[in-house]
Amino acid sequence: MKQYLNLMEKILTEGELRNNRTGIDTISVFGLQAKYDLQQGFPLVTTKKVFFKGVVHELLWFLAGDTNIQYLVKNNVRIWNEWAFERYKKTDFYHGESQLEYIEKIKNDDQFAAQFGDLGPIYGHQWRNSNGVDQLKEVIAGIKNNPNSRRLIVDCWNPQEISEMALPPCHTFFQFYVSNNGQTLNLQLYQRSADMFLGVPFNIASYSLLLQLVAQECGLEAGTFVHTIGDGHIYVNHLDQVKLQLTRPPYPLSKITIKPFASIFDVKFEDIELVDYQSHPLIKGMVAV
Ligand SMILES: Nc1nc(=O)c2c([nH]1)NC[C@@H]1CN(c3ccc(C(=O)N[C@@H](CCC(=O)O)C(=O)O)cc3)CN21
Ligand SMILES: O=c1ccn([C@H]2C[C@H](O)[C@@H](COP(=O)(O)O)O2)c(=O)[nH]1
Repeated sequence: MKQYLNLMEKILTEGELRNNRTGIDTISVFGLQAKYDLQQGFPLVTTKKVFFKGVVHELLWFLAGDTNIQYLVKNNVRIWNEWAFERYKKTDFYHGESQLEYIEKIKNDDQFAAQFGDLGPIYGHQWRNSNGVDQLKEVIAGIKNNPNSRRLIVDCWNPQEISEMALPPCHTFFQFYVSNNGQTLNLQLYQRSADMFLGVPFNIASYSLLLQLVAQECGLEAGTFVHTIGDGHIYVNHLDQVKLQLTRPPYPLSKITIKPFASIFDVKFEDIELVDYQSHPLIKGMVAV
């Protein structure tokens, strides 16, 4: 996982201090790339403990086309809570409840969740129903039937719907590429904005898992995940955490096993197993909203 640490090192040395809409400044570099060869192991960051259960639940939630936080909340994944709550606060129904009270209601009251738990047409919606197009299903059919295609793309940047989304997509656009005489599947992501300390370990794991899932469905081996980043940044309130991480030697990589399945849309949480994950302890950090 040197690649990930190298990007953070580069931002610390070359980055420019900038302000942004969150009110917490960042140190930022424009244009970064890292490549992770999945044959070398699963690139789950080892220099801090990553909440892998959250990665899996979030990915299954995207794959299901779901955009309502109720599924995540019921599975104790809190990473989208702030954005759903911010949205709820803007409605006429908000009467000063705390975020905790709001989340309890999402968990226990299906009708309330249906009405106020949605994040708008974010990832799950764009992947599975972009104005009626199931982009993911089509791209998988493309990999199987036309592996040399240069159009194996899923695009979440839907300009007409961005104003309805709780947050415009950060991992915005991805492309598959079949190499090695039709044997190996590769994936490249374009991420327009990347919170290197909190978001990126999730994003690397999520897209590497997606690559492994799609490869397995297509009978291919998972090759390289290419992570291309626009604005790669470290929030100034994460600087101590990042410096601590950079002092820690990475451990050998983990592996993922996935029970046999016919379609990635049938895969369940229990089917995915993380094997031999060894990591340094968790490092906490506040998320900028
Ligand atoms: N500023 C910012 N950074 C992000 O990474 C981010 C956003 N905003 N907005 C949308 C989503 C939500 N994401 C998040 C939000 C929170 C955590 C987070 O707090 N992670 C902690 C604890 C996870 C837990 O155990 O619940 C971590 O240590 O990784 C991670 C990703 C990624 N995205
Ligand atoms: O998957 C994700 C989602 C979000 N982020 C980060 C990147 C930025 O720090 C914020 C989004 O703010 P914008 O002003 O919309 O760029 O969230 C991430 O790293 N990964």
